[in-house]
Amino acid sequence: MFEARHTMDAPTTASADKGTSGGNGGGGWFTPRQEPAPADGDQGASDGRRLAAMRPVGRPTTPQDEPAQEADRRTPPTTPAAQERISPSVQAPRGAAAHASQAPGGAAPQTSYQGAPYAPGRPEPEPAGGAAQPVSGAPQPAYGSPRPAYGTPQPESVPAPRGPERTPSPIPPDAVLIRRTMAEVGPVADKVTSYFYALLFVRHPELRQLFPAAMDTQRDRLLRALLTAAEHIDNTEVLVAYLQNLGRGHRKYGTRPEHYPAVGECLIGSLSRYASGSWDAETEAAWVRAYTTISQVMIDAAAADELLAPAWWYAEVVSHDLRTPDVAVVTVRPDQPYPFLAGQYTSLETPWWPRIWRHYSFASAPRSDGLLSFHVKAVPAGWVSNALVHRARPGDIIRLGPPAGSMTVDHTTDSGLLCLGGGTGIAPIKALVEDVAEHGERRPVEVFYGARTDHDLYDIDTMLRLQQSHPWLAVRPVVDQQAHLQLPDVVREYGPWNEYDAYLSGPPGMIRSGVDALRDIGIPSDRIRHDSVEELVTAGD
Ligand SMILES: NC(=O)C1=CN([C@@H]2O[C@H](COP(=O)(O)OP(=O)(O)OC[C@H]3O[C@@H](n4cnc5c(N)ncnc54)[C@H](O)[C@@H]3O)[C@@H](O)[C@H]2O)C=CC1
Repeated sequence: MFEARHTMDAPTTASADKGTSGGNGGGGWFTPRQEPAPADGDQGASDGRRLAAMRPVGRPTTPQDEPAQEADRRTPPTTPAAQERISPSVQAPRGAAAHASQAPGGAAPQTSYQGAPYAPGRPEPEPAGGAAQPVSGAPQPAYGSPRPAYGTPQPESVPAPRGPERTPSPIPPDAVLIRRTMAEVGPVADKVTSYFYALLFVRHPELRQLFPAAMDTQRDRLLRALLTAAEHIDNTEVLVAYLQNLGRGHRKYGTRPEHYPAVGECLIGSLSRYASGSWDAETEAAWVRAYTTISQVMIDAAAADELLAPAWWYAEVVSHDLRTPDVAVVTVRPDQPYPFLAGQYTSLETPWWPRIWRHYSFASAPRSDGLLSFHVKAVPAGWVSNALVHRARPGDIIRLGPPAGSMTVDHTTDSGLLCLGGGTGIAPIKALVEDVAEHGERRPVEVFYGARTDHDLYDIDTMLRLQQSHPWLAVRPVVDQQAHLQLPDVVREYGPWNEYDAYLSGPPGMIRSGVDALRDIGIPSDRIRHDSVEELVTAGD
């Protein structure tokens, strides 16, 4: 159960050198707070023009682009300088110009499918993003590389130094400017978030329906995702994979390319307001470039995915097994084949909380009958988890997003697997064990299964049965005895682990301390896998 992962929908799976920092230090992106909507005409009001040019590259303007144009009309550039800033990006080449869409958590027009008849042959979802967006097979733009855009003085326009004593000051790379903004807004992250969504919904009320009715724990997912991406703008490898996942994951919300300019406009509006101490034309240009790149990768990934997979799957609950008063094993049958890999997770929406999606790891390797299982623990104030544990019954219909995550087994090696599963984090570990078994490999697999009490080892019988069937598997339950003995500590007492790849799944604290412990005992970071801690941080629901 992966309830807690939160933020963008596309939690990344990380090797240990990524994703354990738990955020950017800004503190509070996940902390909901209600702020009054901003007064219109505020500083942010000029942002429409800044992002005016943010339109899907290579895509002709269509009536669907109207909302963005509307914003532009409402806030025309007031100065020649502003005019000038806009024009370059209008004509900028692919990758340099603007915008793409993001689409927030909107949800597909699903009103209420609760109680709807199970319909295996349901119509395909309306194509997201419009067919006009070509699928890009082209290389991704070079992140962080200088490119012409809006507001940024081009190298040729930088005045030459006049005397020998003057050295030309280098144009700061975008990443530096972006991180400077992030550092400034970090302490007021809540305000940035509130202002961003207020701007978005005031200026683009048509986008409100893409988000859940209650925007508390979920409301900053979009912004958080964008800021995370921007912060890593100079880390192409991580960023592209992350954004492609994010773009694919946003199809289920009903995100369309034409939504991206609106989001970009409000992003800049909010950042410029709360980073006013360091905000200048160069900074704005850096953000525009970053957002342009981010959104284009997302749009391209969504368009490519549209050719391959539905935006979401319906799935019928076929069994519901309450293992403890608050943990259930929920098994569902998707309405069409659902390809995934053991160790991955999906996003899940219940009919009781429309447009609220939570992440859950698959608790089994792919099965021949196509069924999928999840281990769900009802957490306090957890809407989705409580609904799944206490309300869901066979016959209920849920929706699933696409599979994600790379905490999967590398079948090209015969390294052992060292697995730490804490609480419901045992679910994907069980899937990994089944995967190894199905591949007929006899590589050693050592599972440490942690729980607070004996009673919380709700899946120990299954794990011990697997151990009986597979001589290469060892399962060690670890009950932490009021925190005297925590799961990661126990692993140190075994080993050596130098021939093992490590997999961690469980609460964020366990993953953090587990990664530390494993590094301490000499396992290199690139052999330690876990889902993004950032995604796990908020045990929302
Ligand atoms: N792919 C993944 O990483 C998955 C993660 N999860 C997450 O796992 C969590 C499970 O929650 P519960 O069952 O309530 O777990 P829990 O809070 O009962 O803890 C489970 C185990 O982790 C250990 N642990 C917890 N915090 C620790 C810390 N700071 N340092 C060291 N060890 C620690 C406990 O001692 C216990 O052995 C949820 O947050 C869920 O989102 C669930 C499924 C998959």
